[in-house]
Amino acid sequence: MTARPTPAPAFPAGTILGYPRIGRRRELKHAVEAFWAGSITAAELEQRAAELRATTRARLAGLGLGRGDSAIPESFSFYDHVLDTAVTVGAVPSRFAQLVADDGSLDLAGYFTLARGAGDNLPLEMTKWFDSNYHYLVPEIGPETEFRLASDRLVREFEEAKAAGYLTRPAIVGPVTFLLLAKASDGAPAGFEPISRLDELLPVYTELLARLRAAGAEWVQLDEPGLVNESIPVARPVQLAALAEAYRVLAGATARPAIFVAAPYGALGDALPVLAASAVEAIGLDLVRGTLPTGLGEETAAALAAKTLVAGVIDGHNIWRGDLEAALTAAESLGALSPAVSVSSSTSLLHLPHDASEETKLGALGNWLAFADQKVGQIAAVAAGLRDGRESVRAELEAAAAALAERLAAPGVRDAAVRARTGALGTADYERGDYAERVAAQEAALPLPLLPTTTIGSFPQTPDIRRARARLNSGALSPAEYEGLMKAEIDRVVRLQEEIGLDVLVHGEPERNDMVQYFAEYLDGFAVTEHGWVQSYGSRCTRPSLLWGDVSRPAPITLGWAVYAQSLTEKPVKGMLTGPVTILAWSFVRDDQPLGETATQLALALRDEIGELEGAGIGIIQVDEPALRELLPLQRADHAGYLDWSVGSFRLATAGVRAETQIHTHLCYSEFGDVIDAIGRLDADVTSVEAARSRMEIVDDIGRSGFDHGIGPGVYDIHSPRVPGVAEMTQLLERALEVVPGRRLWVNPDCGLKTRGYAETTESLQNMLAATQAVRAGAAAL
Ligand SMILES: Nc1nc2c(c(=O)[nH]1)N[C@@H](CNc1ccc(C(=O)N[C@@H](CCC(=O)N[C@@H](CCC(=O)N[C@@H](CCC(=O)O)C(=O)O)C(=O)O)C(=O)O)cc1)CN2
Ligand code: MET
Ligand SMILES: [Zn+2]
Repeated sequence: MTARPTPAPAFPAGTILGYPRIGRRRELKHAVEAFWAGSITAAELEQRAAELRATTRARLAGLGLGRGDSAIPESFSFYDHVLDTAVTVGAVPSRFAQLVADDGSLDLAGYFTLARGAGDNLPLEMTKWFDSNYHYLVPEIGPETEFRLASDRLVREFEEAKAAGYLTRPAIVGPVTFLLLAKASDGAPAGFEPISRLDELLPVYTELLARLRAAGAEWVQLDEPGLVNESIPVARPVQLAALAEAYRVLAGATARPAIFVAAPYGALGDALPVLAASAVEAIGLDLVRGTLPTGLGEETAAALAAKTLVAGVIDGHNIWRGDLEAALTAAESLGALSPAVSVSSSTSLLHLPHDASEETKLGALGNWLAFADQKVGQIAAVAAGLRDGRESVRAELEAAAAALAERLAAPGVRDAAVRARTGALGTADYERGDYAERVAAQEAALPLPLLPTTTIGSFPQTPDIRRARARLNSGALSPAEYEGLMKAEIDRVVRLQEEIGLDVLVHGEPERNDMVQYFAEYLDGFAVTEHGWVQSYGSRCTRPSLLWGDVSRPAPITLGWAVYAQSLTEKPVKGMLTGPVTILAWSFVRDDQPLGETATQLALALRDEIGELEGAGIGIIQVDEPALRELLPLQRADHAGYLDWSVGSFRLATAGVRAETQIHTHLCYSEFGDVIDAIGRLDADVTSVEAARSRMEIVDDIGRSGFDHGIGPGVYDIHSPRVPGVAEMTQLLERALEVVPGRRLWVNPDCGLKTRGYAETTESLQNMLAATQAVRAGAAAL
């Protein structure tokens, strides 16, 4: 085995923690989905992925990262990097044991099965990755998990790069973060913590490091963002002890590359002295979300002075070109702690689209942006400035400053009419009036049965619908032809719902490419991209909108579709809008004013839309806020301030309607137990909430909280094609009725149906109706 090189090779002057892997034209998405559909083989998928990695390395070198100095990270993943880590260390849950070969490895099909499930074998749970919009798969670890080096993919990718003339830096989730993000496996005893398995996990990492060193790797990157996250439910002293032990062992190995521990998404706090005391060669600090460490003890200061400090000064979260000079200043400030300072992105660039220069329709806005490729250029500039002095990059600094000044002063960034309106708001604008009076008015206006049935809004987005939209965008369809096709789809969806017997109908949202982007396309203050795709999870991507200026609504957005759908039926059709918090959460948002101010502007635009829907005879209007929980700050101290503006913006959007107009909201993608009071404060007449996957646990929270408005806990999970049976939904409804009186209970699925197909949707909804009928009789008595 090749021993560790001494002294350690220099860390590259400029680097990134990771790069988007989906591909500039979503090549990976298309290849992976083709493999799932059986239209390409595993070998073809491997081939396409290798081509993508080769293109990425060449591009990064072209943008200024060194080919031969470990500056280019090896950060590819077919689906998710946390899943990759689990598969690398052999942590495959026992329900998937039949997929595992004798040597512990999984083939590609097996790997995807962990992510997507198979039959009754549920996939790994998915959850949000720190404060980004990326979702990772949660590893399951128990006393039974047998760790072993089960995949050499990282080694092979390093070798692949080397053969092409690149000395890259393999990147993998570090052992402490891997265990901190894992959950206890189903069979684990109560109180079991995955972190307790650290000692057995470390030899696998040691072996991997040795393999990488033997292959010629000079540096390896271990990501330890778990240490910056206050909300991880493992006692801090336990976390710190694990960190100390992990890097005592890994850095103590003789055959290994130099170790770079990166800590993106926040400040390391009391973990920094622990890392400093280890023998790792480089530490990466997020100086965008975190700050320059202060108050360090003498020992820590002395230890840090002997390491490379990697200044994460270019924001990996947002798309703004930003203040380059401030980034350089922040990087220089680390010079007080160590003579060896390098420059990097604050986080992986995974959260950004590839290349702003491909957006040709953005006008002046284009010059204010930095997507992943532009961020790499910025890092190269800051690294040069650090090495050769500020003057050497004067031109770049000034160009960035000029673009920033232009952005802040551009027409539309501050709109006097919008500001006059927000300035004139008073408390009455946020109040709907007495709930009991509303209930009475709505009962009179809307003849609904006990346990009304409804859906969350979208019906399947068929390939035909998407193709029609693509043809509209390319000019192959005229707007009138497109409108005709969407209306035909709405006809079908309304008829289907009537046949199934649902009580409150929806139009199905066929005209929406995405529940946020669709609104952004019609609002002033927003821009949308053509190619700005970002991975959300697995092969699923979004094009986050760019919220750059004051928001207003030049014309009605949803009104025509809603009125059309209502004209087709005697039953009420819900108007369907995305709420202010969710629009913010899933867009790239201006950073020159507090989010709360931007939310107020959005709320007013939505309020006008709601007013017009009501005026046109739409009696039920749903305002979706699936991201309400998601934007909750990591720090407890910040919760109240956030909930004030987020709840306030929802109320402002919805409080203008008459008592007889019924406001619905919908929440999903999170557990809402800890924001249940805030849900009450939304004061929506009816709230539908994801619940089936957690077997109605939310209902207990609702019972405890005193929540007393209408509630529709989802009775079936829409994330899989599985058709839920009548008996199982009947049981869930009975469970809900133990806590929620029948007159307040609504019946609906967990979320929208846009990712499903028609066959399973129809059958599932028929079963939902049958279950409702089975419990209605009993519920009447409650
Ligand atoms: N913005 C946003 N954020 C969110 C969510 C969300 O729904 N929206 N949900 C959460 C979970 N994340 C999700 C993210 C994406 C998708 C998803 O399904 N995305 C679609 C794309 C949706 C879209 O933008 N569709 C467009 C573009 C579709 C497309 O790819 N068209 C083809 C052409 C198709 C053809 O010719 O047949 C192309 O442009 O190449 C449209 O319908 O118009 C995908 O990856 O496939 C689902 C969940 C969290 N964050
Ligand atoms: C992610 S929440 C989705 C709500 C939207 N109305 C839909 O049904 O798709
Ligand atoms: Zn939802």
